[in-house]
Amino acid sequence: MAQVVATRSIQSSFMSSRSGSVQERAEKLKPPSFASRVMERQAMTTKKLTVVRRSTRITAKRSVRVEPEVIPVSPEDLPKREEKFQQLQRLQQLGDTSVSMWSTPTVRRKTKIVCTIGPSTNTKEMIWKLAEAGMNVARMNMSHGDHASHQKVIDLVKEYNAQSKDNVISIMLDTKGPEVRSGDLPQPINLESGQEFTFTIRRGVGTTDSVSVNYDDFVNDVEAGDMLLVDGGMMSFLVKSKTEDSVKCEVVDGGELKSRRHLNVRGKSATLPSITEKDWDDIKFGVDNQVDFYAVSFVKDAQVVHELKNYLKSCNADIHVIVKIESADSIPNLHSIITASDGAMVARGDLGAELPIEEVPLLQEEIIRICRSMGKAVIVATNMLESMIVHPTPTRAEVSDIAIAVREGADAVMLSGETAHGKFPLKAVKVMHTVSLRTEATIPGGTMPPNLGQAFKNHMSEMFAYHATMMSNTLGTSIVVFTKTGFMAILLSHYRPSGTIFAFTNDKTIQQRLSLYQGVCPIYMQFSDDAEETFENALGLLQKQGMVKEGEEVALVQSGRQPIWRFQSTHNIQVRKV
Ligand SMILES: Nc1ncnc2c1ncn2[C@@H]1O[C@H](COP(=O)(O)OP(=O)(O)OP(=O)(O)O)[C@@H](O)[C@H]1O
Ligand SMILES: CC(=O)C(=O)O
Repeated sequence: MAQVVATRSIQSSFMSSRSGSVQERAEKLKPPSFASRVMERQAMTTKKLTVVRRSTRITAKRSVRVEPEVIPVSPEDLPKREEKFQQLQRLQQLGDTSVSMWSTPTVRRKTKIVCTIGPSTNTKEMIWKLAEAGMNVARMNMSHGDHASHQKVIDLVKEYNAQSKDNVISIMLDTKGPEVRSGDLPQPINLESGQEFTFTIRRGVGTTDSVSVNYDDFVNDVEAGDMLLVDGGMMSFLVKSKTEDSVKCEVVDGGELKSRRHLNVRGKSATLPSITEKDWDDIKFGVDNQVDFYAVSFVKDAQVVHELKNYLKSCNADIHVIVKIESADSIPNLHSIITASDGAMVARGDLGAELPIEEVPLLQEEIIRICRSMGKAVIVATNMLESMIVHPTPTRAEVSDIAIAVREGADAVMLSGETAHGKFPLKAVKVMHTVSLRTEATIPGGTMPPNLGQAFKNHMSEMFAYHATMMSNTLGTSIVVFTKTGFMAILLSHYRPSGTIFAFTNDKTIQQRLSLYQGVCPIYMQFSDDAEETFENALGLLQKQGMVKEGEEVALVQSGRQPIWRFQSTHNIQVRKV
């Protein structure tokens, strides 16, 4: 049976004049090895705490005995110090010397894995195997396949979710967007550096020296001196001259040109709307099938995000919008685009074609930083394990690339061709899983990214997410949260606590959506009218599934926008023993 092990009023501990200054008392809360960045935030935290409204109760309950002071390790916990010390030593052996003494090693992967489903993986057997290997989000690229083939994938993922006890996969529909592609060729053609080649807006051309382009304004958009890139730079062409319907080029980097290849003009975005007619049709298909996310290609400004959100509202569709940052035009508008959306994808393929390739890592870091500061989801995509499309093992550079994305704080890393048409889709997921897990074990627990929570600074939930994170990091526990909208689970995720966030929800749509978020383990459960009964059921379920052990402590958080079993102004954090 779940046991309440701690009850304390943090508010009175911090605010009572008898017990020293806020600074001194806050100092006592810090385990010795807390990273300096957390300490730097202290001033901020303190400020927030002094403005707590009198009506707001912040409680942490202890039934065994109520202590006048909050101290990191309570007397009855002393025998556990040896065990904690051994845990610390194990962590140090893993190379992590900076985590708090009270932290426990991370055993559950936090960074989520997005898999693109294609010919290699669109069967029941493969979707089940991908899910068991670690896929958290199934992505459908609407540039390929048709509604019938995507429908089959959606149905299979939903079938998997319906029968799975402890795992759930989100569905992401990635729009084709205003892609410019070359036309069909009877067979691939070999192009040599220095030779002439023509792109034309005339339909149906496919010879050894000329091919159609699917976009009529192509001739207007390019100028002599522009560089055309095929498949993100696999081949490149220098524009020499143009006529009314054709663009004459010199091949710079040659190779094999196949049918329907992606074309970019270096430094320029096509003057096409971000959401094309085909995209609206695909978006409607997503509404009909209740997908969880749209990944919107080639977003250039916030207006298009508002337009899509208004459309979704008019359909009463609760689908989140992830903007793909891949267009040169999007860069000056990054803040407003991300503000309007629910998250962003660093779509490095097109980004590295429209902009100089050396900008990609810098933009990746910047986009992750912006998303993190606004509390939005962020996905790093493209070429992550590219060599595994044909080889069973990754390059060392690819492994480092995953580790960098994990360290930078991405919610998710994405596989494209590796799982869509690669030879080793399951191995690719396993590599991503292992590399993410290993990297996460070296990320210090207890540090807080600067600026985090700016988007929520006026909401009490932010302070509770912050303190629940501090508390669970200090004690080395997981967090248990109950949510109807997903809001509190997402907020906790953005503070990146060391332990897993077990997010219980009574809504299957929310459960599916939460699969994308870093550190969140979403669990569907019917809520009863009685809070205590629901808490016990939740902890019982975690124990039954082997997610927590008997005797383990968890931090249980009751906060967020929509109160469940509490008054609007009452927020709680409890520490409970399973
Ligand atoms: N649903 C699908 N049906 C058939 N082939 C697919 C499907 N999805 C992906 N593929 C294949 O997998 C490859 C890699 O997928 P990816 O999603 O990266 O597409 P892409 O066209 O290469 O790039 P982008 O993401 O810019 O659209 C595609 O080029 C295509 O050959
Ligand atoms: C994912 C994607 O669309 C890109 O990298 O361009």
